[in-house]
Amino acid sequence: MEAINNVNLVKTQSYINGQWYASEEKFSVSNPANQQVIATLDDAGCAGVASAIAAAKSAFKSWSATSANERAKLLRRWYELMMEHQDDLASILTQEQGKPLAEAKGEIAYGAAFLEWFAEEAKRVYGDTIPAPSGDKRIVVVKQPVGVVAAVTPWNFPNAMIARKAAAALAAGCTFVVRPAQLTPLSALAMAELAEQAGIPAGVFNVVVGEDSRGMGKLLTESPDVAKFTFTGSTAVGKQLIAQCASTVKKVSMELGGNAPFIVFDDADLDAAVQGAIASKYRNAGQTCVCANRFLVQKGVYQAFSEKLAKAVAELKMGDGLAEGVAIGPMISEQAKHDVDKLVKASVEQGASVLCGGEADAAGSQFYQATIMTGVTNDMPIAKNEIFGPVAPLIMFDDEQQALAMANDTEYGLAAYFYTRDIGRVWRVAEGLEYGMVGINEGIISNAAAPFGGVKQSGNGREGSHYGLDDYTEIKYLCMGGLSA
Ligand SMILES: NC(=O)C1=CN([C@@H]2O[C@H](COP(=O)(O)OP(=O)(O)OC[C@H]3O[C@@H](n4cnc5c(N)ncnc54)[C@H](OP(=O)(O)O)[C@@H]3O)[C@@H](O)[C@H]2O)C=CC1
Ligand SMILES: O=C(O)[C@H](O)CS(=O)(=O)O
Repeated sequence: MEAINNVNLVKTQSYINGQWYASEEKFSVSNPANQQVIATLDDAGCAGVASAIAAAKSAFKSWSATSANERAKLLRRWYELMMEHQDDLASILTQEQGKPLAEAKGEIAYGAAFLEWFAEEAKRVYGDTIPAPSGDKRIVVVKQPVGVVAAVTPWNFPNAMIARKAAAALAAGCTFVVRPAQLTPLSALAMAELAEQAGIPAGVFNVVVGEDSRGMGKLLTESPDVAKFTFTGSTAVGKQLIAQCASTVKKVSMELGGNAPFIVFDDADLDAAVQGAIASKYRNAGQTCVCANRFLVQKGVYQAFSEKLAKAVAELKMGDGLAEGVAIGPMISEQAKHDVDKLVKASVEQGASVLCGGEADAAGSQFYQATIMTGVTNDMPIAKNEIFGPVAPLIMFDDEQQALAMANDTEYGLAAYFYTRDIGRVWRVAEGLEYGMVGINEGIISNAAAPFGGVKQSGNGREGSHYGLDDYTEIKYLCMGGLSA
């Protein structure tokens, strides 16, 4: 690995019960920018998962009994260490995932912000008292940690997707086992090293790495010792994991796929809309679940918006994320690049045009050009599927009603965006969109203070914000009787 100051952050073994876990089985991780192997890791497999669950179960008793103040202090220290090591963590992230270094630094700060946020929220897990139906009783509600939490996380945010889940779980008093995606395990293990340095006790935060996603996932979802399962990834895999969790009736939260509409009305500030579109569409090479997936543009500004967007896209430099000035890195795999190209070509066959891009890029075998398509309709493959790539399909609409109908015509319901300066329309459209999150004249909506999550087949549960703790606590009702004198 290049460009790392503190090599102690590069770990190649799972972190289980406060120990680095050796195994004979190996797997390797490559840099998506050039396919060079950057690390060979021990594959902990299902045996590692079983050990981690046992460790988390045994640590739960003491961790759940620590004071909120103590948990807050440790989370805060973990946050500080992440920020102290932001540059190295970002460099590891870029080399295993591909996103430009500036974006990777942003992800580390974003992930760390959840540790800071939940360090504070740990102290606010309030209960309730409820007036009882008779004078000799009192009703008290307390919140308790659910128990052992298991997580499976994706490759697109190798740090933040773990931080967002673990911070809430640990703050609530739960212990945690995560299996990160096999393509990006190094960021997860670097977080484990810093958790240990922060003083998080053995067994509270465990990271198990390996290639057997199906087998390891089965154990995490079916173990009776796991009380809650949390997943970020595709809707197809999410559905399968929910079904597996049914056997032990686990609490589940799911952050799944999206098909975000980005609506530009005739009265929008077009320069602001283009700026929002660039941020929303092209960061992480289009590989985020909240990336704008379809641009619905009103007839009167369609031409002007497409010209301005094309001008802005032409300035995006593509290349290795470690190189200066790069705005778009590689796709996560060659397969991902082919999948995006297939959607583009299939839509061209159905009548769409390519305004710019539309091909694999010469920068390397996993690069796809920043692309804009015009003449797209809402029923074309590029509009119906989650693209997860740097392609902006532009669809023309006539009026507000049609835009809303098109925007909601999908099984997904994660994020939506729209640009307008009409206050009445702001409320009508915001309320009419069937989505968990709506950006209004804004292309970047994620932060630790906000409830992140979707409706319909984009999942359930909310991460971040004060709502983010709810998924990790159980409500217990205490009925106190016999109080009459
Ligand atoms: N909501 C989001 O942020 C994300 C959405 N996606 C969507 O999914 C598409 C495909 O990406 P992909 O990486 O294949 O997404 P997946 O849903 O397959 O992968 C996400 C995570 O689930 C794991 N996983 C996969 N299959 C299983 C299984 N049967 N049991 C347990 N864990 C499993 C993966 O592990 P491993 O990688 O080691 O196999 C990874 O850790 C993308 O193009 C995008 O549309 C993808 C990632 C994130
Ligand atoms: O899942 C998330 O938190 C977001 O996709 C992060 S971002 O893309 O909005 O930065």
